[in-house]
Amino acid sequence: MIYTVTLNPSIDYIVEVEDLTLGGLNRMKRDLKLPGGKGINVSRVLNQLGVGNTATGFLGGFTGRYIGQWLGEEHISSDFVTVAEDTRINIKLKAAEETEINGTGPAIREEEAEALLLKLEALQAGDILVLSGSAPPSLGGSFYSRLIAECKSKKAEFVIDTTGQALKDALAQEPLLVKPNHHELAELFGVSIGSRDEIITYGRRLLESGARNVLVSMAGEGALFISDQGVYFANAPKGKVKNSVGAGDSMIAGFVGTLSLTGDVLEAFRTGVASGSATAFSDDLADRALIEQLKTQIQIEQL
Ligand SMILES: Nc1ncnc2c1ncn2[C@@H]1O[C@H](COP(=O)(O)OP(=O)(O)OP(=O)(O)O)[C@@H](O)[C@H]1O
Ligand SMILES: O=P(O)(O)OC[C@@]1(O)O[C@H](CO)[C@@H](O)[C@@H]1O
Repeated sequence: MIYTVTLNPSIDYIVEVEDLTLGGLNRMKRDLKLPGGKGINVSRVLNQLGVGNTATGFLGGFTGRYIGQWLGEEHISSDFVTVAEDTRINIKLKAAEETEINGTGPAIREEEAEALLLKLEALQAGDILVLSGSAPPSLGGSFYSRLIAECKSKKAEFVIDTTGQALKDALAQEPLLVKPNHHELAELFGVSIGSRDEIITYGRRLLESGARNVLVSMAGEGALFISDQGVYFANAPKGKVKNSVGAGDSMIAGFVGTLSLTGDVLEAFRTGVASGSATAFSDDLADRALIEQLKTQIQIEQL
């Protein structure tokens, strides 16, 4: 079974304006409210791919109920801890450029945090736990480490998609997959990265630090896959970008879902790239038909 954990879900409020006037009244051309948070996005795309999974994390208030109801309507199994404060609303502003304003998230009480750890006691050997996104500050910096320790004690695998120290700390615990984009990779090592060779150099360092599979996404420039098996490049399919929010999460879903079904890392890589691009070319997240269609446009090259 795959479990996704979203410590800090959100309603993504996607707002489109024609021309943004800072300091003035702007009227929306279009708006859309979607359930968000990285793990929840992974769950929704896994579901599209027909891969059973359970979404967990913290949900609270009217915003949390909105997300829970949406997942229910999509028949996604969910098992969240209900928290006292409202789940955040993140603003995704689309004008000439895309601007994101993400909330801090609710304060999580000690007993709520403990309740999530208790839920992970259900993990079994062979399960995969996908840990995605930021943690609300009240949880403290080491909460992911506690979840990973619980996961390892049950001999389950984990994937981690977060940034900074929490990601660095997780590497020694041998994550099944990490997926920084090339900017996050540079930030992680405190360097600026210009070329593909440099991306490979730093991607390999993630392997040396413990990660078992590394995906480095480069938006419309495609992606690199680095493992003990070698280094591979996949092109990104061409299309009209509508909404790139969640493209990275979709890529993780495509990779992990396919790997769990087939055990074939290159097929997983192909589906990951197709899933990311299918989301970039959609208003909401990727759907299965578009993922399948885009898979045919992807060439994988060993470097
Ligand atoms: N403009 C684009 N054209 C085609 N494919 C894209 C585009 N942007 C993203 N993708 C697809 O999605 C994958 C992940 O995108 P990206 O590198 O932007 O990840 P990310 O920064 O983690 O995304 P996000 O934070 O927006 O969820 C890419 O490898 C690619 O397959
Ligand atoms: O603030 P975080 O947890 O880092 O990111 C949250 C978020 O930006 O990530 C998803 C896209 O990847 C969105 O659904 C959501 O709003």
